[in-house]
Amino acid sequence: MIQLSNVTKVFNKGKPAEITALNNVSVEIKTGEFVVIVGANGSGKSTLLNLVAGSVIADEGKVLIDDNDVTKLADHRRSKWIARVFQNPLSGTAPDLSILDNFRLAAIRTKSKGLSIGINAGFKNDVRTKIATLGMGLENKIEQPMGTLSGGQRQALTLLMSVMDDCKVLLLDEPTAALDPRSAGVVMQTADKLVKDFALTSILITHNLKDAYNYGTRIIQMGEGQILKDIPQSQKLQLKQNDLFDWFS
Ligand SMILES: Nc1ncnc2c1ncn2[C@@H]1O[C@H](COP(=O)(O)OP(=O)(O)OP(=O)(O)O)[C@@H](O)[C@H]1O
Repeated sequence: MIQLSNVTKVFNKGKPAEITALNNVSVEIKTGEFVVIVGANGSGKSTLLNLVAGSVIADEGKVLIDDNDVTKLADHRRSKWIARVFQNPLSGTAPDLSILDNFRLAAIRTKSKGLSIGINAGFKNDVRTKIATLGMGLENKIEQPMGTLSGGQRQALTLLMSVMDDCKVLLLDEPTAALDPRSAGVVMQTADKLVKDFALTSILITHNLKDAYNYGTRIIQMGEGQILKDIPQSQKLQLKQNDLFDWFS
């Protein structure tokens, strides 16, 4: 569960460029919920995600993950719980390394115990099996450099790598913004599948209202650092896609 209680974040405090990115926001996201956040540019969506990830620290209020108070905890100290996928498909993987080596790196990064991880045949088979679940045929290309794959393929693998360990929370910051519509579709379906398979608590930020409509169990609209609308699953099912467009008109 993710809990934000009365969280405020002000950037450039006391300077002419002072901006209240989040203004006394409270929200509770239950374990296994998949929340989609929409909102105009500058409405505070990324700041909210950054507060959960720990790359931004709140000025006021509390942030809890599974009842652990992480309000002041640096991002690297909560990274074991949190997987994060960004807009740029190039940012999550090393292009010159093979797919397999990228998975080895991910395993080494997240498992504190073993540098031995990833050198045995079991690991290789495990990676192959996991990649096969994407249905993209990439399990036969695991010795190929990551840089030879398309943006959509890389983003799907980044997603898979990020949830391979014991993470509980998946943060998706416009993961399809840089992709063509077909690849974007594949990545969104992959994300949706992984969220369900691993029962992850997830937050997706998107400007794509079709994705906001089609994915997730709850939808939040932000505006000027506050939550304007918070639509639970039961009401989301009643929504029509045009209703979402009307929010922005
Ligand atoms: N590190 C920072 N330093 C100064 N101002 C910031 C910083 N991060 C965000 N802001 C400001 O805080 C406000 C909220 O930004 P945020 O990135 O959270 O919005 P957003 O809803 O994610 O926008 P977008 O849809 O454009 O990505 C904006 O006015 C932004 O310029």
